Amino acid sequence: MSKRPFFHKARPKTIKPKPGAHPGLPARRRACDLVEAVLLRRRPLDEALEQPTDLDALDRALSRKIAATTLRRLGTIDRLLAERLAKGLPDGLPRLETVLRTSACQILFLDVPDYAAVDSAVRMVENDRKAKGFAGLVNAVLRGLARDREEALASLDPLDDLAPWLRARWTAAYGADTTAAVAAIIAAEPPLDLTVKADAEGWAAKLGGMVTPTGSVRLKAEGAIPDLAGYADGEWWVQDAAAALPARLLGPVAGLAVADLCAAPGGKTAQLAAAGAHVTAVDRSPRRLERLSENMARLKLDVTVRALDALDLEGPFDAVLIDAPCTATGTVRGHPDVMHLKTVADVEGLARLQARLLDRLPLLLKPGGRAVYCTCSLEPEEGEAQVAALLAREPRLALDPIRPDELPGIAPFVTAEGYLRTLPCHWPDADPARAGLDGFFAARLVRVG
Ligand SMILES: C[S@@+](CC[C@H](N)C(=O)[O-])C[C@H]1O[C@@H](n2cnc3c(N)ncnc32)[C@H](O)[C@@H]1O
Repeated sequence: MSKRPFFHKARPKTIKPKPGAHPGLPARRRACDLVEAVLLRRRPLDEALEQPTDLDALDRALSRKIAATTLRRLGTIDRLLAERLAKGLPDGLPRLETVLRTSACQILFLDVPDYAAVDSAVRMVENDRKAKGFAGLVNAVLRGLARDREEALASLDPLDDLAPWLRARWTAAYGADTTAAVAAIIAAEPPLDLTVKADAEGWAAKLGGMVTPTGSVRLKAEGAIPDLAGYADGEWWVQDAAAALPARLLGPVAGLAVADLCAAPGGKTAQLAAAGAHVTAVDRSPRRLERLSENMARLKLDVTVRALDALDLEGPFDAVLIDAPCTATGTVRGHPDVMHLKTVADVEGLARLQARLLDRLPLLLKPGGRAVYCTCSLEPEEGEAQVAALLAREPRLALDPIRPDELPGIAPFVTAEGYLRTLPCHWPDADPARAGLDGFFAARLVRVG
């Protein structure tokens, strides 16, 4: 469930302390817990969000918003804090640093009152046995930041927020200008994209959204997703507009036996089943497959579910979709924890697993059968280089180039080789609620021997 009632600051606000009233404190405490789960305990944000909490829906939404925005804008936040902390922070007080980061995030980027951010920060520090001696410092730093906010916001460079390893890799792969454009897009929270079973225009009108050039419905989501019209009736599912493309590249699949490897939570499984395929959805995570089964039940779609390592699956199938496990660096906009958790070693390790999955294709596909391989990564090792290496070592597979005109709106994403490559900065728009999409790579292969 996602709530997004808070948007970026529009104008400066004054600090008006409210004696005795601290209703937002539990939400801010949880925001600190979430940020520390990612940065200190190296757990994915989605997993940390699943931890039980007594907070009501609005406070859960606020804590998620603070945590995600802190992780998204951490480079900027740390730079601005460092400018105000001439002596740095003492070692061994991680909560002090987290309180400063999440509170600076609220002051700079969220539409919450400054006094609420400052007062709750001071309270959290005062309640921390080791850090309480720094309450005065926290108060002064945050009030100073609130006072100087306009100047601070005028000096922002979204490139500051990119983790250095990603900035270096993306500059090498895509150039400095594209990397800057990607950074600008991922500085803001993404819109909410839906894949609808039918009548995209009708659902966009009903939900107050727009239809993307590729046929997804795009909303500026402000409420709980399950409360939106059509959710309970299974008329649509949440899926980034880029993630909605790979399954469609398999072409008409009605009546075909299709293996969806690495299927959970089932966005692409749902597309294939809704298109009439007999889908075998494979994933090695029973927990994630439970979510897939719940999703298929809501969507009234019938699929075969197999909890299995995809490397152990036996064929043959008419078609195969490999949505391979990857570093997910194309999804940083919606999953800013990825920047802080993934490393170059993950790129290398996952590329090895992807190669092993691809090597299974000749055994899984019937002769003439088609496969789509895709990843939500911007790293060439998980995309273009992966497929080029496969084609060089596997004579039983050939590339079936993607054509710019085969699906509406995909022409800007089709490369000279016939791959699909979306970048977060595709679909620029002055309104962040309409701009961008996840970074995806897809290639279509055919068994020729
Ligand atoms: C990118 S997610 C899949 C998203 C999904 N295709 C969708 O569209 O909703 C990758 C999935 O791969 C699964 N996975 C990772 N390694 C696997 C393996 N060796 N065999 C099967 N599933 C695997 C993970 O459990 C995870 O659910």
